[in-house]
Amino acid sequence: MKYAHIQQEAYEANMQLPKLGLVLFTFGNVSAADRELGVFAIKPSGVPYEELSPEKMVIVDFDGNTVEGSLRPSSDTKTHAVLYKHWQHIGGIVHTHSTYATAWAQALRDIPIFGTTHADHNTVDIPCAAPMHDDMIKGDYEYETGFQIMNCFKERGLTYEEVEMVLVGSHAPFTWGKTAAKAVYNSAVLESVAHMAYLTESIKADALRLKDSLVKKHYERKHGPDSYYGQQ
Ligand SMILES: O=C(CO)[C@@H](O)[C@@H](O)COP(=O)(O)O
Repeated sequence: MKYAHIQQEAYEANMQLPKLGLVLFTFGNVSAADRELGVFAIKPSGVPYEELSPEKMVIVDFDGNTVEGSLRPSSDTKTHAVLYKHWQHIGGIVHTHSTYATAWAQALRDIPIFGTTHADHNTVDIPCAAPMHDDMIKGDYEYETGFQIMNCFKERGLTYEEVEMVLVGSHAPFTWGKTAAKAVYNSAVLESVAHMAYLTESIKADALRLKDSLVKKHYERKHGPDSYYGQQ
């Protein structure tokens, strides 16, 4: 019962992914953390969403070690663990293979700001982290993916509090937030913005980005004065 609160939070968040059309079969996973206990609850690997229950959520520490649970944690568990360990203010992480966000990740492209829908949520192009390649996979793929995401943000001067989403090149998106519910919200927003951007470019290949002045005006209308952080 010690972890029932984050198992319930993780379960409810995971069940939103199929409802929002963000996953197929057993793709994707959500975790919810208790930072005081230094653990998170995560979806078990390969279990269909319709067979999930709060009790099946596996409890893992921030080094990726299973603390409680008989099922194997998600294959992306170490990516979640790396991000919880190094990004102190996140309480929930989502990984999906949602169609349009994954297509931009496979194309190794950032998602440009073409309009105010994007600007409502991010004042920068949604970053695509470089794909993993052989000489990067020292430990294991999932562990290195977490560092790949953090290195991308460091190189671009982005903070994980401002931008709560990333594409991992040749793989798929990860999103996060203070809660698992916010991370799920960010995954749904990312997929919608990725779809709109794809359609925008298919209608007008040389579509122009929204001007920074308009991005600033629009973002601050929703997030308050001086909240704009701009393109790096
Ligand atoms: O990213 C991947 C596979 O590339 C995983 O998210 C997906 O297959 C779900 O795996 P898990 O069932 O969480 O182990």
